[in-house]
Amino acid sequence: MLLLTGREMAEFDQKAINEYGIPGIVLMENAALKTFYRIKEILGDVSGKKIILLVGKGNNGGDGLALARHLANAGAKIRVFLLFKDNFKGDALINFNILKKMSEKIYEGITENLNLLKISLIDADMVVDAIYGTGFRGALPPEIREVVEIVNQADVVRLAVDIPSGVDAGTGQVEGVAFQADYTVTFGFPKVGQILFPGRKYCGEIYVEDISFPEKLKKEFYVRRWLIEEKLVKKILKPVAADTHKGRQGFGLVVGGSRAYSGAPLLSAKGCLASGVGGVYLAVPEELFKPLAGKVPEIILRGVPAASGQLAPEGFFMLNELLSKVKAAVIGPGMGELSESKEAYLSFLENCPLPLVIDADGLNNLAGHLAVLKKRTAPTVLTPHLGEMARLLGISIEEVKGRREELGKEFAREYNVYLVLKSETTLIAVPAGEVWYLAGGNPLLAKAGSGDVLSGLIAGFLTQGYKPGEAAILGVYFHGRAGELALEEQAENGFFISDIFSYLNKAFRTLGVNSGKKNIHLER
Ligand SMILES: NC(=O)C1=CN([C@@H]2O[C@H](COP(=O)(O)OP(=O)(O)OC[C@H]3O[C@@H](n4cnc5c(N)ncnc54)[C@H](O)[C@@H]3O)[C@@H](O)[C@H]2O)[C@@H](O)CC1
Ligand SMILES: [K+]
Repeated sequence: MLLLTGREMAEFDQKAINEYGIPGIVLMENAALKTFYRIKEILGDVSGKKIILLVGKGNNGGDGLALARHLANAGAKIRVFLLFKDNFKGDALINFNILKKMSEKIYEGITENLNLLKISLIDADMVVDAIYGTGFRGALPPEIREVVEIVNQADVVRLAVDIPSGVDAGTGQVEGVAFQADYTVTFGFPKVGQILFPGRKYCGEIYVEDISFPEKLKKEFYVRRWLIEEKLVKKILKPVAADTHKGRQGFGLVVGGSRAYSGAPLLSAKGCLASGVGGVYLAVPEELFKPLAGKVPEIILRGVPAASGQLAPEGFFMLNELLSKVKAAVIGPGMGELSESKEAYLSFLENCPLPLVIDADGLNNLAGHLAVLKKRTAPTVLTPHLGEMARLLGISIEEVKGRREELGKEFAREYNVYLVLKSETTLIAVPAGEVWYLAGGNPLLAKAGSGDVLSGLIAGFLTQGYKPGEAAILGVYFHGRAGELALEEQAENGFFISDIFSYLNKAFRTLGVNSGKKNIHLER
């Protein structure tokens, strides 16, 4: 599904209105009705329920006024607080004039009604935030901020119309205070600011509702940014053939490890196996051979020459032998800061003719030598977290965080790579300029080893012949999905990343990607 900023949403609205002739008031009515149905689901019967509506002067306020009408018609006891004294305009004005004739419980102005609001909150069933929507930027004006703070402290169910007031729909930024919603009902598309933190945590449960935007317009719209969702993954994923064999599934390769880090390459190799490959080679400095041998019997372990507990230059040359046996590789997990072998490493990257995932120390060793990426002939996937990305670009983490999409797109295009920029909301940027986000935010996965599993998964999908963008999407999705499934059964604290594999298996199972093998039933 497309993922839009506030500005893009406004452009989309205008296209629906001006080019397709859908009157704005129709969209507003649909938005109000869809919100009304959600509220009925949340509260059950709304008749007799005390619902406070906070209404702003723009179209978000207009949605709130139309919603108030539906709630009143259904028997709810509404109280509508108009947070502005300016006159409404356009569609919001039409809804205001209707509501004025229907209800006396409309209170104009904040300061004079603040006490009434406080008293109303004592036994209210719900507060609806229709103050600001996608048109909001910056910080809440002080008088609105006060209202929002009061409401946030009240013991009441809070629902935001379109987006919580105070959250920037384009960036998720909150300057100081925002409405803390339990539920957000948003229209047409999810918004970038709803999946990026801190905005994400102000939204509560998010419901994306169709308000009759034309499908054709959705397809034509110029934005190339999507949310990774199950539907997309199902489209990409090819079922495993019932007559497949290990050679057809393919063999992957993981290169990494050092005296200091022996677990990381192992987790990456397990990730690769978990993706469904026929088998995986794991190449580590030879002194790790003994400690790792037999830890995971399915992994084909190879020790290569080492120097100071890291891969030696000859080690990198020896990898070429393995390359003929595999279809894709991941390089970097636990590899350490290569000192003597940096040149050999960079030359390996340049000349490796296979799809390659560069992860962890593989990225740290690449900083300052990015031009190597441009010389590669096969696809390259990079999987930095925000810190690694900052190191690659030589800028601060804060800057990467704030400009992640712009920087990610530029980087992918400039270096012709598929960039998986990991954070609580992971972003994928591809050379053609398209962008995907995973609405994650699962602390269970925020642990050492988690990224190693992800890079292994992506390399595993590359091994099976998926295109690099597809492999990145599949890896990121299944990694996140496994985390969600784990969270249904596990506490965030005390969870071991090694336990993610059973949940990965569940994630595949629930998506129905098994071959669907049929049995032969013999006469008994
Ligand atoms: N026709 C449309 O465009 C539709 C709009 N809809 C609703 O309309 C909303 C967008 O409406 P608007 O564009 O009127 O804007 P909003 O209702 O989000 O905001 C109202 C006004 O607040 C002002 N504002 C922004 N930041 C501010 C700040 N920091 N301090 C003080 N004032 C600030 C803006 O200039 C804007 O005029 C959507 O979120 C959605 O709820 C829906 O009704 C569907 C159709
Ligand atoms: K709102």
